[in-house]
Amino acid sequence: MSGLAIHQLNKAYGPVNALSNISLSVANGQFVCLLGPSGCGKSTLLRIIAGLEATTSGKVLLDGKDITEVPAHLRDFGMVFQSLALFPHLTVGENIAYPLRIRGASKEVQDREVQRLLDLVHLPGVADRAITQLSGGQRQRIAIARALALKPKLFLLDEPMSALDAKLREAMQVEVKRLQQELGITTFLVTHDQREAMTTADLVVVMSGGVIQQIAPPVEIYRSPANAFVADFIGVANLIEGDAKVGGRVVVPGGQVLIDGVAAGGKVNFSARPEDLTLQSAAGDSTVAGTVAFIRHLGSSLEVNVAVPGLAKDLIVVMSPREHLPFDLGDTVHVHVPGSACVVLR
Ligand SMILES: Nc1ncnc2c1ncn2[C@@H]1O[C@H](COP(=O)(O)OP(=O)(O)OP(=O)(O)O)[C@@H](O)[C@H]1O
Repeated sequence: MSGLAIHQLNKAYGPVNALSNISLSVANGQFVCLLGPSGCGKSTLLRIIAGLEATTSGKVLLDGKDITEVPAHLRDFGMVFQSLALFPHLTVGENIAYPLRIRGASKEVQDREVQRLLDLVHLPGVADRAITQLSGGQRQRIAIARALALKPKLFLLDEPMSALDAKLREAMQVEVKRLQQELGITTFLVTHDQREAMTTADLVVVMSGGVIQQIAPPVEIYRSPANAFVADFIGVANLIEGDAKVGGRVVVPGGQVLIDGVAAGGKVNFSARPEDLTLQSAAGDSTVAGTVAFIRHLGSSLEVNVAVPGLAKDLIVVMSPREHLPFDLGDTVHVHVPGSACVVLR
């Protein structure tokens, strides 16, 4: 198969299992985000792909060839880390040309490639500047240009945008995605920022505790989370537990929710996104009663917390800011939870 495949990979640091039984397969040209909370093992996985870290067991294959034991400098992958690791005593051009120079490229080839790469990252004409004369975002682009100088087969990024302010970070996310699409280069980006993953990825690998929780395109991760961890980690989720009765009736604190296909008997856990819920003044077929606990006007949306006795967390309902809200703090409301919006969790 062409692309990168990982088979049953494990990594232990002494007693710590940083990665457990990781398997995934990525076709060439895809943008993959390794996403998860701090300590979930995403950097360790990226470093193993890069060849900077040995595995405890398992295999890494590139285009069907076992590269598990191939050292990093022979893998020819382009890498950008949070620190960027630019050489402060070299000019921008010298930084970008560095990997070409140590491989013996002529001055002419180096100069031509520096121009091409600076054009690619939209920074023409800065080759002679000192690194210290660039802004954070510009340095980012230079680190990316340098990583792409050897036309690598894999482009590996470990939280390179996390030090930037929110606006610049969003601009760079779009930029990196654009560049990746233009070059068609297989890319792995480590991030703990779910927005970043949603913006850039073709495929999101959600990790927790050294284990892959779900691998899917962003929309699927959001709409069909595999379990409660994914539902809660990606976006805002209302997580509800109830008792399943006949006819798909799930009795929950404050009411009931009708979910097609739920078998009667036992507990059922499900999640529903805030934008799929609505508020009404009377109880209905699939509603939960509570009181308005908090109202937030967020500019582009209106968010209402509804406290439901028996539920550990408020239900959150998000609506358009243009909608009139006929309720006030403390009012009794009925939250309509459509069964079609509920994802039953394992
Ligand atoms: N060199 C090491 N020696 C011992 N333990 C390590 C080492 N590197 C990582 N770990 C441990 O392995 C686990 C995974 O670490 P890793 O850096 O991969 O997580 P991460 O998801 O990238 O976290 P962060 O977002 O905080 O960087 C953690 O428990 C960490 O403490």
